[in-house]
Amino acid sequence: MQRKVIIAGGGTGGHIFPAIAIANALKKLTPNIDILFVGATGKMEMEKVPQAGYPIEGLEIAGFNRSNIFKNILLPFKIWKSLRRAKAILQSFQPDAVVGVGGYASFPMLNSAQKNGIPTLIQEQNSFAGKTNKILGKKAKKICVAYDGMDKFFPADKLVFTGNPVRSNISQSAVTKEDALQHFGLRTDRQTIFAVGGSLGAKSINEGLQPLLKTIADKNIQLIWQTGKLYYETAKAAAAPYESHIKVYDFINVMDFAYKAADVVLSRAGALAIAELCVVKKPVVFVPYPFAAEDHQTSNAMNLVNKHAGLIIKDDEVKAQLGNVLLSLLQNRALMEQLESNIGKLGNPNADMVIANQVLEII
Ligand SMILES: CC(=O)N[C@H]1[C@@H](OP(=O)(O)OP(=O)(O)OC[C@H]2O[C@@H](n3ccc(=O)[nH]c3=O)[C@H](O)[C@@H]2O)O[C@H](CO)[C@@H](O)[C@@H]1O
Repeated sequence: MQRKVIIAGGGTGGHIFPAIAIANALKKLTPNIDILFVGATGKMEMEKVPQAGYPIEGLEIAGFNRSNIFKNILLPFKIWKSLRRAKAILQSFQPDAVVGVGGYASFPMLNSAQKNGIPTLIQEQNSFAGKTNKILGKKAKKICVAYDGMDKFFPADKLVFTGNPVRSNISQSAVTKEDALQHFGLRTDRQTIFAVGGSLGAKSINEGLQPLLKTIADKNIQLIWQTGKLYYETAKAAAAPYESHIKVYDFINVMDFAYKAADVVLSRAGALAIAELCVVKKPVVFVPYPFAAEDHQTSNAMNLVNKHAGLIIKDDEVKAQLGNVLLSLLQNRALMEQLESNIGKLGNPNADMVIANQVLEII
């Protein structure tokens, strides 16, 4: 019997890539499964999901705009329209289950599925659950989580601790460090930093790195610098004099290569970034985004820092501290090894398969 599953949500990489990891694991378990993604028109999933080989439907939905409340005039209409569209998708695709990964499209899809008696599962990436997931959690069959204490947000009997799902091309990457460095046009006889500001790039990391470029190149260190779209042109121009040492990207499609190439990673502390770094076992300096809901990136990072599994620089201290912290870490082999060994104990490399099994169980 062919099974059909809808995976709904997106908005940023932290929702999209776990969704793709779950889809790949479902395919591994039941190769003839039919999977449809549902995202929000104009958002990153509309590009990344087809790149991963899955079909996606877009709902015209947006979140509440806090900075300009007049932009919310059409919101009730958009919600109504997307709920209607979600119902139509359910009727035509006839899924056996609907998985919500958070982000705009999750609510209309899971809400419609729950009203129509179709089993739903939520994958919550963060240690803090937003309003919509809390509402959806009441009627979901299962809620897969990655942090302790999630019974504050969800009914305890539905919780399954799985960890966050890391794409298997990262968790099972066979690429060598040499090949990875070569891919980026870098050399094997120099130390390499990989700087990544989450799926959208990070202003403070970018502005902290820019004045350090000359020092990095002078010290014969290499940098793979993921900037996000907004800072890309500025970074590209700033790095132009050092192009043999510094490679700039707005987005990296081969994260397994970037992780493998790195001796040290400089990263935001989004939940998926953390899950991946634990699996690839790298010494990391975290710069949590301080304005994420309930400052959850700082709690994510501190959870590791308290276990000596990572270093942290506060967002507003990046300019003052970044050079010092990065360069002294690269010179301190003992600390690099300690961080690497401690972060490696925290990974859940099979979370994708565990969650996929949970999805099949609710069908
Ligand atoms: C500002 C904000 O609110 N960010 C949230 C968002 O982060 P964000 O979308 O940045 O998500 P994460 O850092 O958790 O994950 C980023 C994902 O994008 C991938 N990637 C990233 C950069 C790149 O160039 N290429 C690439 O493939 C990573 O491999 C990873 O799979 O969702 C996370 C998970 O819900 C939350 O914990 C974060 O707090």
